Amino acid sequence: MGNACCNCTNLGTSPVQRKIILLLVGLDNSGKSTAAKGLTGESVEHTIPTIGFSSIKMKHKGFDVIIYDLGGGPQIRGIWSCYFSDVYGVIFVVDASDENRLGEAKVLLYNLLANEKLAGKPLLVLANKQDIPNALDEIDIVESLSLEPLVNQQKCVTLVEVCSALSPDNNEKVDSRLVRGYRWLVRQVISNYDELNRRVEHDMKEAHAAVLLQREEWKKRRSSELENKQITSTNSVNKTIESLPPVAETNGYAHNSAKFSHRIKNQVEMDRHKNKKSNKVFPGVIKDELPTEGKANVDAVREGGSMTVRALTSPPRKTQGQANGDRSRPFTSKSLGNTDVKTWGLGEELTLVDTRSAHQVDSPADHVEYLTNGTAF
Ligand SMILES: Nc1nc2c(ncn2[C@@H]2O[C@H](COP(=O)(O)OP(=O)(O)OP(=O)(O)O)[C@@H](O)[C@H]2O)c(=O)[nH]1
Ligand SMILES: [Mg+2]
Repeated sequence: MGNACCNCTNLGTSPVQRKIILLLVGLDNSGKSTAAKGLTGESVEHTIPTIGFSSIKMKHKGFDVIIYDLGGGPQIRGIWSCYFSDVYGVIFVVDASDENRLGEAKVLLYNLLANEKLAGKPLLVLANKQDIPNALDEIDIVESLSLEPLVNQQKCVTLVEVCSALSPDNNEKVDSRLVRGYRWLVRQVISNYDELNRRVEHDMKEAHAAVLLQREEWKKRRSSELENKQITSTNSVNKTIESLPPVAETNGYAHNSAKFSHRIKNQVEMDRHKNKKSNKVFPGVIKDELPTEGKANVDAVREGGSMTVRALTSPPRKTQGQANGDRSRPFTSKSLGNTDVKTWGLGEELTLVDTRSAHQVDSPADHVEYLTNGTAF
């Protein structure tokens, strides 16, 4: 995601739009998605909790403004930091009617601004739900969040704006205080655009390099794990051979050890398949990852066939009596033709199950090209 320079032109015709990305965060149920919808002019009547991430796009003068609306639930907050490098400013939404959760909101905001990728970036705090009786005003919110020392310490230029994202006064389509706050934030970014843009580009490059490094390390670890597995399985075949009756009892194969061990290996292989009931299970590898979605190339599945891909939360555990079974808990699963695959666990072991027992997929690792950077949605 590069950011274009304002003086460049696109094929000499229209000027390239500059981009401003804003982070919209806060506790779950604070009204982030309602505020985002209000800003775009969408109906704010029905919102559901955001599971993961959604983005909205708007225009402001010569800029494309993209708002990353992130789910505020405790299990989703873990992914927030993946987006910090990209953003030019932050909108933090507080439910001003819910005093019980202000302490939690304060800790959250403190941790956000302490992050080096966000410190120093402009901040808009929306004290939302002002339509609810006894909602705290901006002075109370500043105090409850201990905002002043925090933003001074992190050098964030800040505005606190009260608003009601759901039911604005005067039957306006969107609360004008919300729009005022948003415009203030965009103006702040624009007034310091060059510096913020340099910082974003630098941080994004760094984040990208870190992902590549992580991926390389993971691939190395994975291939050495696979090598070890190979050695273990060869050893187990050799042990089976060693434990067989003396050569004299094996009719006809006594003097042909190569043929003999071939027969034993086949036997081991046949037993393995017998134990697998109807499905054949092949351990596979996630070979690559993409930020949000990827494609699985499953050419090996024959026409009319189907394949289920499962990403596992943990490496397969084998217990006694389940010699060939994969006993891991699936993270998620999806049936595939040659289709897109979404939201797989990064770095997780993958098992491909050919649901038609009659057909075999030779090596699943060869057939899965991309999988996603997993986010536990
Ligand atoms: N009374 C009132 N309710 C609001 C206001 N803004 C949002 N709500 C309601 O609060 C609830 C949560 O709103 P959302 O916008 O989904 O909250 P969110 O912060 O996006 O929540 P997550 O996506 O779970 O993080 C919904 O029922 C909204 O209708 C407001 O200004 N006043
Ligand atoms: Mg939401």
